[in-house]
Amino acid sequence: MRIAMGSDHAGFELKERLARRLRDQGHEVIDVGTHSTQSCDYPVFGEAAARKVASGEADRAVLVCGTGQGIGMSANKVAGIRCAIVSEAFSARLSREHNDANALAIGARVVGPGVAEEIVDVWLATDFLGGRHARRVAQIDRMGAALGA
Ligand SMILES: O=C[C@H](O)[C@H](O)[C@H](O)COP(=O)(O)O
Repeated sequence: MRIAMGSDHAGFELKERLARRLRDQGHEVIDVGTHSTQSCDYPVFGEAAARKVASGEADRAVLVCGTGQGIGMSANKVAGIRCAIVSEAFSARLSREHNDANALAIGARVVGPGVAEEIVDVWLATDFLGGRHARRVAQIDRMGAALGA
């Protein structure tokens, strides 16, 4: 899979760890930064990674900031992006099965690296169930198109 990855300074170390692991698993990682622990602003990287998915250059995005909240909110402003902000594997699985999430945001100050890895593994391995969920996801996307977000 082609996976866009982005973080701010708070998520940098976890992003690097997750990126190494994803590459070891055979995924292509498109790293939009940040590239150090120097303080920076998460919207820049949330948007950049989300745009890779929206344009079709990446299949999914994995994002990390301190809580996952800010970078996830930023990604969700990009049309066509459904970013799940997740701290455990159950929500990661359901965000795929029911919501067809195409971006995932994790908080490096919220979960440890082991839990983060579990979240990413489950999220990447789970398929969308379609059916009644497809109708609801289409409603989200129509809202996004109408409202420009
Ligand atoms: O949602 C925002 C993220 O958690 C940021 O990583 C956090 O706000 C950065 O905080 P600070 O600038 O105090 O490191």
